[in-house]
Amino acid sequence: MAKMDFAGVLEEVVTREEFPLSRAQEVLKDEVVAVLGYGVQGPAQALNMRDNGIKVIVGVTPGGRSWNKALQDGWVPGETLFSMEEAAERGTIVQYLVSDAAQKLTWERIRPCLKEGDALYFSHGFAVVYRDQTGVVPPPYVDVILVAPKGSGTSVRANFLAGSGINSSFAVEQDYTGRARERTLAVGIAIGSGYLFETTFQHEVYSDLTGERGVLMGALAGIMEAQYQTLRAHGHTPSEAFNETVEELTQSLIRLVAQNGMDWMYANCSTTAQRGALDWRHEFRDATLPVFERLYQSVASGAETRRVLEANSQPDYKEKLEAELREMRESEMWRAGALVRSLRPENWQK
Ligand SMILES: NC(=O)c1ccc[n+]([C@@H]2O[C@H](COP(=O)([O-])OP(=O)(O)OC[C@H]3O[C@@H](n4cnc5c(N)ncnc54)[C@H](O)[C@@H]3O)[C@@H](O)[C@H]2O)c1
Ligand SMILES: CC(C)(O)[C@@H](O)C(=O)O
Ligand SMILES: [Mg+2]
Ligand SMILES: [Mg+2]
Repeated sequence: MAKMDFAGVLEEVVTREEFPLSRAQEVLKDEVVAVLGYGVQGPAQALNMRDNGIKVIVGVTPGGRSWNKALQDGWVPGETLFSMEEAAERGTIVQYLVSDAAQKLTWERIRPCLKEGDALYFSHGFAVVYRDQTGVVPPPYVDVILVAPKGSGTSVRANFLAGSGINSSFAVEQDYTGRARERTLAVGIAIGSGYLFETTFQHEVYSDLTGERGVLMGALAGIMEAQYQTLRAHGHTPSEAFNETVEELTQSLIRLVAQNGMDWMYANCSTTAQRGALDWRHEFRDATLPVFERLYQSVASGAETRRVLEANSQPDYKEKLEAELREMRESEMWRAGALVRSLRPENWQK
């Protein structure tokens, strides 16, 4: 592992240079990777590994939506596509990529399929860390490993196809075979990670639940809504409010942040903007700091997990989530956004 200095903190990271795909293929040459679940992460990881020459099979409920999606992606029933139990029996590395709530619901069916020396793989620390709530207690005779891509599965696949990658964290919770670490790194590279950084199951789940409820999704949507509402309340048009809140961010400024950091984005805006943003940044940080602290406590106490398990274990959880997304989509702000997107030169009159 390469030791790197992240702004004064030394961290070990694994790059593709020191753990090339050829090494991953060698480590995995006698393994069958069974991907259970074919929602968002399942297809991305399964297809990337298949394209990288790894033996992969998929396990989902026969005849269901995920089964049909897997068929469309070229998985063949009886050869590379099975029920979850049969795939788990056949696999030597079992990737548990059903939803976190479904990991609780299906665990008693999957546990007996694990054989001595198998690796049980997660892309989230959720099931294992909150085992008191999920009941997912892996048997002592398997490796328990994690690779968690820090991005949507949609990007894991898209970046792979574009020759890029999404960074992932990795962790070993239980090393039965003595090979847990190399298996983890091999799968991490095989699914197309950019670089891999080490974590623990607990740090992964605490940071991930905080990040997605915070800046990445929850805070992002919330702060955008607040600014949009403020502008609208003061008589600005939907076009102006949306452009000034979302479109400029996604089409211009966040791209500059991605390229070269926050100060670079600031430096490429007017000195007027810089002066104001440098002042107001502190106020926004201080206003939200207590909210982030409360969020972290809610994650650490298991309250967020309880909420997820209760809501997403109901038979109609998908319809309920979709209803809330529809409400968001049909709000004035995001309806205005749809029109603004359609007016982008590349979308215009398509
Ligand atoms: N979505 C992402 O991009 C992403 C990113 C990083 C990590 N993860 C983690 O990866 C894992 C999979 O997440 P996902 O978002 O791909 O899941 P998902 O919600 O897309 O569901 C995946 C699969 O679970 C199946 N499933 C749902 N309920 C089931 C049940 N009761 N019985 C059997 N199968 C059931 C679905 O049919 C689907 O095939 C989770 O641990 C998640 O936290 C996801
Ligand atoms: C893509 C995310 C938000 O990073 C992931 O954590 C998830 O749960 O989907
Ligand atoms: Mg997550
Ligand atoms: Mg995440």
